[in-house]
Amino acid sequence: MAIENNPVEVFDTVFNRNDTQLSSQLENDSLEARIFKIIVIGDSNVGKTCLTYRFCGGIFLKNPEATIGVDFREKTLELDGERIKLQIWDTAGQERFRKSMVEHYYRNVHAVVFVYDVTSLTSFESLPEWISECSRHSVGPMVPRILVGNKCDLRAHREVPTSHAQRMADGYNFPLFETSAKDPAEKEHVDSIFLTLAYRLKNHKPLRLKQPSESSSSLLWYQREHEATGCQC
Ligand SMILES: Nc1nc2c(ncn2[C@@H]2O[C@H](COP(=O)(O)OP(=O)(O)OP(=O)(O)O)[C@@H](O)[C@H]2O)c(=O)[nH]1
Ligand SMILES: [Mg+2]
Repeated sequence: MAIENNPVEVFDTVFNRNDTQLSSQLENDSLEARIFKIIVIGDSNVGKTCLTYRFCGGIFLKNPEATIGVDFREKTLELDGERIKLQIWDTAGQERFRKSMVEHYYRNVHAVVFVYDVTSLTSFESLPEWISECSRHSVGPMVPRILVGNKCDLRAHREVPTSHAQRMADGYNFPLFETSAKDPAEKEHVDSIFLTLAYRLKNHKPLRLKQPSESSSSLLWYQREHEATGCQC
């Protein structure tokens, strides 16, 4: 589901949606909501796709392929009686799959999630480079950033102690979360990571979602994936 493909074609092929289902979804989504763009960044293989899939689809995605360009996921939340739509950009960790997309990742972003793998010291040591790439792209200091250590279920293989990660997080003044996209017992914790961000973003300047135009294929893409992942939102 890479952006290099035509998103409409991809979803027609993969999920075989029909026009009636789609137009009813579009009607539902014509209700106004505040929408926020969250990008998920980090080395390849740390579990960005699995984490975002766990949050938006509620399940652990088995055998994910390396992300090419970006995959979009979406979840709508009701916070204090208000609709908040999180548009999550699951970015590619491999340089060759991301280089043409980097500018798009950071444009108008509302929050950034930096992911490392607790069983990979290398992925942890890459974080400063990801963090500085983000700053180089003019992401302002008021844009919330968080660190997420994934794959905590692999206890015997841990290479990054919590204390080291906490020290780095404190150095940047970012919140730190450790979790597992795979462990079903961690599902609520994964949700809470994104909920924490959503609550912080709630007070930010709103970007209103109105009835999407026919040509808004990327928005259509979000909506179709939203349906396909079975989000209850
Ligand atoms: N044990 C365990 N494996 C995980 C977890 N999350 C992801 N994985 C595995 O890690 C591998 C990479 O996961 P992805 O989600 O594709 O990683 P990614 O960061 O999206 O990688 P790129 O798309 O290449 O940037 C896959 O084999 C997943 O099954 C986790 O929490 N625990
Ligand atoms: Mg991926």
